Parts: sequence; structure tokens; C-alpha cells
Amino acid sequence: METFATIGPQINPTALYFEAIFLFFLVIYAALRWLKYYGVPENFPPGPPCVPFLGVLPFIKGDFKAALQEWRETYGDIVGIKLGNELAVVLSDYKVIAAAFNDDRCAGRPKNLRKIMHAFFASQHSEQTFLKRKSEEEQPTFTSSGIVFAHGPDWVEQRRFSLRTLRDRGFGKSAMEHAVLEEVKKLTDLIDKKLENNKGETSSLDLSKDFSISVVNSLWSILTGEKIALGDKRVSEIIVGTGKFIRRESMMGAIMIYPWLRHLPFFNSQFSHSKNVGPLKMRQMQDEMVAMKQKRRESRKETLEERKVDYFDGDGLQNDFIDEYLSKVDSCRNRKSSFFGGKGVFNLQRTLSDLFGAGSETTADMMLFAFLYMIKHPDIQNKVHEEIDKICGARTVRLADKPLMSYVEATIMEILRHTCLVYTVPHSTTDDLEIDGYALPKETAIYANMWHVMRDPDYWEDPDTFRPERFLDEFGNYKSDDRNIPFMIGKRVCIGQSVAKNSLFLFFTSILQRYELKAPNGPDSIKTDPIVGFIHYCPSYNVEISHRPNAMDLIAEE
Ligand code: HEM
Repeated sequence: METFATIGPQINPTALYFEAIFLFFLVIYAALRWLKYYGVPENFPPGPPCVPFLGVLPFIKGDFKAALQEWRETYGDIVGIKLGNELAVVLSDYKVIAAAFNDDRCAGRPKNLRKIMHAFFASQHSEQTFLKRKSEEEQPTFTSSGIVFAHGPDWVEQRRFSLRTLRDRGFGKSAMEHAVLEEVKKLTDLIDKKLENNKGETSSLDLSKDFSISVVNSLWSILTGEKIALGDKRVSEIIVGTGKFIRRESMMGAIMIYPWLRHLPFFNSQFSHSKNVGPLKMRQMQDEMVAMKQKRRESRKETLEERKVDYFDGDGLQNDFIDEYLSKVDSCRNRKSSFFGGKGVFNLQRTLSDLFGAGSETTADMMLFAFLYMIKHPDIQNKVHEEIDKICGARTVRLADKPLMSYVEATIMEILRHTCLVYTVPHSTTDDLEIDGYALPKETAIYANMWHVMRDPDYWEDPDTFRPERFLDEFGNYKSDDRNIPFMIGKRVCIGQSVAKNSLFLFFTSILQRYELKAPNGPDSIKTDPIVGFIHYCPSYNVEISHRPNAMDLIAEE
């Protein structure tokens, strides 16, 4: 029998096996390292692992807010991530945020967000003739529309104009006080009627829709100078539709990260007119309003020309935001300006949409939270009642009373802090720059972790406790705190903050002056945890409502 001798070094199968395993793990490790730093520039802030194409998306598990907090705990106050293929940083430290957001180079909006919002608005405008017939210079570009999702020189123009016009038109002062008080009156009439129908019995009601409609109406009237009836069907369609639309979307919705998805049938349906009933209805109302004002101006212009009076001398015609804007469009001769011609009219509609979009849902939601906190904390509601009674008795509450009502102001500021309605806002860099020694290339998205700033346990004493007294000094006077940033800070700070604060004050005090609010099943049954979507939404709740002693005197005064 033939035998074969082994030639060369002996191969140990066990060693081979271990080598193979070692190599396997080495390759996996190298791949993971590569994946982690894939596409991330040198000296970018540390952060969680990313995978190509998706970035951190697979690890977010649908809860961006929770992910922001987790990353802060693991990687610190400046975290580098990739959202899809977009570089982004998350800032959680107040001082870093303040420095960054006061820098012009951090005042952009992320590219994907700009793209998707432009596509959304452009789809709603596709039937508008001015987009089809005007020259290229008059066409809006995706960086140049409105305020909220715009950036660059056109954003500066639109923002500056809106801020100035709203301020000069008495926005936040007497004109808005009048508009809000009218809505308060309609609202209290409606509640009184509901109470009357219950024949004096304490009623348990869901007032969320009524409150929201009142807020939207008052904003509409402030911006357009026109009033809407409380029972107007279009407004409730807008509120329900917009609410559904916004709640369905989250900051990290797939389409926000990959705008091209909109070309696929499923995602495309989000852009179709029929599905976006809320935003579209609002849009239609605004378009109607602009068309009406344009027509009115034309006929006015003709009369003035007949009388040989200079149109731009100012004759009381320019009496609200839309009129003022149309005047600006009429007088704009700079073809590059965002106010020029058809582009100007497009921007007016975008800017109006932005003011409503950014102002209505936020203020209405905050109002709902405000009353939710009051039924959760009856002791605080009592103190609010006491202060209103002391300062105003049974006469109408005015904005002039605000400086005298420290406890009310502290309560509103604590509601704003505790709810943290906007828990993060996205900006982006418009140039290469450094933040705290880290390199951020141009077009890096920046997410400010506002939730952490307003709940930071190293700064706030027992941050999770709802306690208005934290905004009072030892004499019981209201004291503000720079770290309470519900409207953000810096170059893009909310332009409606004074109108929001004043509306909240007037609605809150007027309702509490007249009614006592209770939780039908006791305060302990109330949960104030928000529903997390684009922003924090107030959970729905019922309220037991009854007249306070002042109510009858107020009714008599009216
Ligand atoms: C409680 C109510 C409100 C809250 C909590 C709130 C909060 C905010 C926040 C956090 C921002 C982002 C700032 C940034 O990107 O750095 C913002 C932007 C904005 N808000 Fe408000 N807001 C409220 C009401 C309003 C109202 C009533 C209006 C209009 C009348 C309004 C108009 C805007 C606009 C136009 C922007 C975009 C500014 C820009 O991008 O330059 N907001 N708001």
C-alpha cells in the first residue's frame, strides 16, 4: 500500500480557524470604522456611528428629540452627525448656541429643508399665471422664498420688511390688542352659550378647537385687517387640516432628508392638493385676500390718477400688512430684489403663509398648554385669579396691565419654558467656519437642542418642576432669564414673539378672569407630557368650566 508523506510546514487546522475568525473581525472592525467616519471631514465634532447614504437615521428609531438627548449625554454639547448624506451638528450648550446663532454665517436653513419646502409651495402655485408668464428674473428660486425656509439676501429683505411693517403697523401694540380682544369677546360669548345650554350645571367641555379658532382669527385679522366669523367653516377646516398635516410630519421624516423622494408616487401624494387640505385652504384664503386687495388698489389708483394725486404720497390706503407689501412691490424697480414684479407677489404669498404657519399653530397650541397647566395646578390658577382680581377687578384686561401682573407674566414664561413647544430648530452654515475648535464646512445643518437649554439641571433648579416663582425676584417682581429661549435667540429669533406673548397674555387673563377651570377627574389625572412631532403638541383634554364671581360684573360691563 502506498503512503504519502506531507511535504512542507504542517498546517494546524485549529490555528487556521482562529486566524480566519480574527481576520473576519478585523475586516468588520475596519468596515465599522470606515462607516463611522464615512464622508465626515477632519476635525468634525465627535458623534454616533453613521452608515453610508442613511447616516444616523437607522439609529434614531423615529424619535429625533430622544436621540438629541442621548447624543448629548454620550458625546457632549457639540455632536457631529450625518442625516442621510447631509452633515449636521447638534449644539446643546447655551453659550455655544448664543455665539453661533448670532453669527451671520450660521443663519442659513439646511439645503434639504429649503428644497422640500420650495417644492411644496411651488406645487401649490403651479396653476398661478404669474409663474408661467414672467421673465426668469421674476421667478422665485428655491433659496428666495418667504422667511422661514429661505436664506441669503432675499431672506434678509423679507425678514427686515416683515419685522418693520409689523412693528410700525402696531403689531404687538394697540391694533393687535383690539383684534385679540374682539376674538376674546366672541370666544367668551360662545363659552357662555355652552354654559347656558347646560342650565347652570358645571360643564365638561373640549374647548381646543374653539381656542385654536380664536387664535387663528386674531392673527388673520392682525395681518389682513379683515375679520372672520367664529363659526366660519373654512377656518376650522384650516385648523383641522393643518394640524393633521403637521402632526403627520416629523423633523426627520424621510422626505425631509431625501427631497427627491417626492418624485415617487407614495411621497408625491403628500404634495397633491387634495391631501393638503389644511395648508391649501389657508393658501386659498390668502390668495383670495391678496387678489381682493390688488383689485381694490387698482381701482383706487385709477381714482387717484384721475384726481392727479400722487399714488405713493400715502393717503391711508396702506393700512395693513398686505397693502403695505403690495405698495413695496409696486414701487420696486430693482430686478434683483425679492419684491420685484411676479417674484414679489409670490414672496408676499410665501411670507404670509410663513407668518400664519409659524404663528397660528404655535400660539394656539401654547394657549391649550396654558389652560392644561392651570387645571393641573389649581393652586397656581388661584394665584393668577387673585392677581387679575387685584389689578383689573371686573373691567377688561389690557396690555397696559401686563407690567403690573408679575405673577401672571412669570406663569406664562414658566409655561413657555416647561412646554418647550419648539424643542429644536435647524439652521445651517453659509460658509466654512469653526465652532469651539471644530471645523464645520459650508452647508452643515445646525440643530439647537432647545429642550436641553431650558431643562438643563446644571442651570435650572429642579428643572422638571412647574414653578412660576423661578421667574420672580425676592420682591415678587417678574425677572426674566436669558436661558429661557422658547423663541430662540440670534439672527433668526422668532419675529412674532411680541405678538405671541401679548396674545397669550390677553387670552389667558381674559379667560381666567371670567372662568374657573378644573380637571373633570381631578388634577392628578392630568398629564402634561407633549405629543412629539415637528413641535410639541398639547394632548387633548376636557375641562370643567364655571363662571367666577367677576363674570356677572363683566357681562354687565359689556
Ligand atoms: C408661542 C408662540 C411661538 C413660539 C414658541 C415661536 C417660536 C419660534 C422659534 C423657536 C423660531 C425659530 C427661530 C430660529 O430659527 O432660530 C421661530 C421662527 C419664526 N416665527 Fe415664531 N413662535 C411663536 C409665534 C409666532 C408668531 C405669532 C409669529 C407670526 C406672527 C411667528 C413667526 C415666526 C417666523 C416668521 C419665524 C421665522 C424667522 C426666520 O426664519 O427668520 N412666530 N418661532
